[in-house]
Amino acid sequence: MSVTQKDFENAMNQVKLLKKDPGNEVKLKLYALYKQATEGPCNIPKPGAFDFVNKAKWDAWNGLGSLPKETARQNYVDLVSSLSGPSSESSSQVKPGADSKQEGYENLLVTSEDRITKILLNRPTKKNAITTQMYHEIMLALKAASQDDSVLTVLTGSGDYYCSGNDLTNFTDIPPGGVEEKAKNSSFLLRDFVNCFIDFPKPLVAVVNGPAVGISVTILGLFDIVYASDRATFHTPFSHLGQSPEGCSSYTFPKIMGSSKAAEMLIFGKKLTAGEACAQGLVTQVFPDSTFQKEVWTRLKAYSKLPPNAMRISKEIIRKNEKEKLHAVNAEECNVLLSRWQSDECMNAVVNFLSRKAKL
Ligand SMILES: CCCCCC/C=C/C(=O)SCCNC(=O)CCNC(=O)[C@H](O)C(C)(C)COP(=O)(O)OP(=O)(O)OC[C@H]1O[C@@H](n2cnc3c(N)ncnc32)[C@H](O)[C@@H]1OP(=O)(O)O
Repeated sequence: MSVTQKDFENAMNQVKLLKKDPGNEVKLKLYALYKQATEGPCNIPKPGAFDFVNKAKWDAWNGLGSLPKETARQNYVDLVSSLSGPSSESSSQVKPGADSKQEGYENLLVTSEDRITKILLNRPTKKNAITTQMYHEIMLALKAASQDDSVLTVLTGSGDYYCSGNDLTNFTDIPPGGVEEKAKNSSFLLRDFVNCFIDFPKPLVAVVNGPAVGISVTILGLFDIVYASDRATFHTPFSHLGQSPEGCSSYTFPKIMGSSKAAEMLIFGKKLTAGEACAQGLVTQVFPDSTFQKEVWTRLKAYSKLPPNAMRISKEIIRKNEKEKLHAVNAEECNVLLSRWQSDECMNAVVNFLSRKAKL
């Protein structure tokens, strides 16, 4: 029996709800079948050899030759149904509660000790670059930390880096709706992610154990305290990547360090040392790397003994007047990025990184 348009649309929706990433090969197949089912045989020019992502997509679609639209639609539905288990659910849901805190983190290590919840970015071989899944995991961990019985929450990194920012391979994971749909999804995800930091109710501390890049730097303006090792650096190379500031940094950075210092970081991508970041107010205090962990954790354990309600209420009153503004700034930054991510400047920068032609 042939599938209906409704079956096809249901399958498209199901793809968005897949719990597990099906991998690039399957995603290319889905893309090709979707294009064939909706537009027929490949009808666009072959992309250049260095345009890896579009070239892979073109190859997949072109490889379907003159497969009839109906067959492509059927194959698409069959493929999606083979991927979806009965318990598929939206991976964008943030599930609160203590139980979820103990499970389901692939690239985070979340622990609670001495009334401090520590969220450790645990992908050291990739310099703790944040994958799409990690954005969801961090949101989940923050939600759980806001409800557990800890009084302080710490974000830190494992290995030599604090975090190298957004995982640039996130941009290669193109859904059937193409680059525009990818940009929209990313923009929603980024907005939700940053909102979790804006709204986080307990004192939030960044323990910056090494270099920090991109979004891991910009959201520091939303933390209450930032302790850094003297090995740390702070780098927001948005222009190099054809992108624009996020994490509310277009508002918090000029406020923290003045507009010209903020411009040097956010427009020209000037990398700051930990000492410079401290002098400019982005970092609270710098510690020698050799004693960093010991000094910072001793300090945090002492703070964690302070009355929790007083700390929470003090944070609330410090941040209250800014919240609405921060949400508006976040929404606007995400909106600007929506078009940046579809620009040639951004796509070329990502392809250059992935083809090992460019590093920061
Ligand atoms: C939902 C979407 C929201 C998007 C929000 C917008 C966010 C924007 C940003 O965060 S912009 C910043 C993006 N980050 C970068 O551009 C950094 C890219 N990485 C580098 O330039 C370098 O890797 C480095 C300077 C961080 C470290 O250099 P080096 O010490 O020489 O190490 P390697 O390059 O060999 O790195 C080891 C390993 O990690 C992989 N890797 C590192 N960073 C990233 C990254 N950001 N994305 C993907 N992969 C990364 C690197 O490729 C190596 O992998 P390999 O061993 O080759 O498999």
